[in-house]
Amino acid sequence: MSQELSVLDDDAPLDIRLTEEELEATREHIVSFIRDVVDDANAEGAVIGLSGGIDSTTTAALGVEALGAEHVHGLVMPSEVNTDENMSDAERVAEMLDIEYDVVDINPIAEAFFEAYPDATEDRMATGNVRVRVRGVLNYFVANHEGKVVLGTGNRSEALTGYFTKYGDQAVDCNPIGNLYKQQVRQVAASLGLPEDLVMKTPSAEMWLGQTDEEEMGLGYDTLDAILALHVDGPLSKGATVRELGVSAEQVDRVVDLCERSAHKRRMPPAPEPLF
Ligand SMILES: Nc1ncnc2c1ncn2[C@@H]1O[C@H](COP(=O)(O)OP(=O)(O)OC[C@H]2O[C@@H]([n+]3cccc(C(=O)O)c3)[C@H](O)[C@@H]2O)[C@@H](O)[C@H]1O
Ligand SMILES: Nc1ncnc2c1ncn2[C@@H]1O[C@H](COP(=O)(O)OP(=O)(O)OP(=O)(O)O)[C@@H](O)[C@H]1O
Ligand SMILES: [Mg+2]
Repeated sequence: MSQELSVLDDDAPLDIRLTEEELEATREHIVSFIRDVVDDANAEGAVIGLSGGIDSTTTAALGVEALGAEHVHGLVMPSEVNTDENMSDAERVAEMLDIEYDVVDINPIAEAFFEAYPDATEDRMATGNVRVRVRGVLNYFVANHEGKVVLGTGNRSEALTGYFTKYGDQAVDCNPIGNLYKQQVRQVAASLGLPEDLVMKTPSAEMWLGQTDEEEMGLGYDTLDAILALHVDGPLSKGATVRELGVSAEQVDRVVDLCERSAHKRRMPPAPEPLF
């Protein structure tokens, strides 16, 4: 599994890598998108959860460019399964961007859920999702109080594969980087001059200790993004994708399966057709 998520990997399929001109246009497009969302909502600015990961770091930096540092409020929300390194990176980002931020320990809140329903406390997915949803509640607590919107940090690779918690980190008002594949997020981050250690950090949802996206999904982001871009979003057949990328048919099937199984997360909750 590739941990070499190089931003400027010469082997990456050309379809995914943005040119310098495209990067500049993408940044401007996202900045103006954030401004429009905040203006349309008549909001005072934006709230964002800061994890020390590249998605929130990039989104926060673009938010500051769009709104000014004084209109962006960061929330760093550690729990027992977050590393100190990531949480101090999150604070470093807030300080680097010069935005207001609070550190809110979510352990007692999550514990209240676990005590209320002890049967599920050994289930790392269910408990991890509780922590993710608690963060969503806190984001909206602050957004309601300050007349702000919640900036989401979801990217296209996560959205298509359903790699997010339903009504957890998905519970946001907009996703500024939502149409960028993960590798493109890295490119945008690098082009913004964000610190290299953050740009190249191994992605993790931090739902349990030691979790990494790539291990859980069973695919590296370089492979995942290429299959998404060429096959799921793109015109290539499964066979052509296998030949073009040198991946296995099983890898393509795995990606398609992730996308299909998560369709329910990308839809409004369905209701039966009205009878009358
Ligand atoms: N076909 C269907 N139609 C309608 N609803 C359906 C459904 N199948 C499941 N569901 C519902 O969806 C629930 C499962 O979805 P969900 O609660 O999201 O849970 P689930 O998809 O099982 O887990 C979340 C996944 O997202 C990853 N994640 C989460 C948060 C952040 C990040 C990150 O990258 O930072 C990644 C996490 O590592 C894990 O792989 C089920 O309990 C059920 O309620
Ligand atoms: N401990 C945390 N404190 C505050 N916000 C968090 C925390 N953990 C996750 N989040 C929020 O949930 C979002 C989703 O997490 P995700 O891991 O997908 O993104 P990331 O950490 O920014 O980047 P990466 O995917 O590379 O780890 C984060 O971008 C952030 O907004
Ligand atoms: Mg993360």
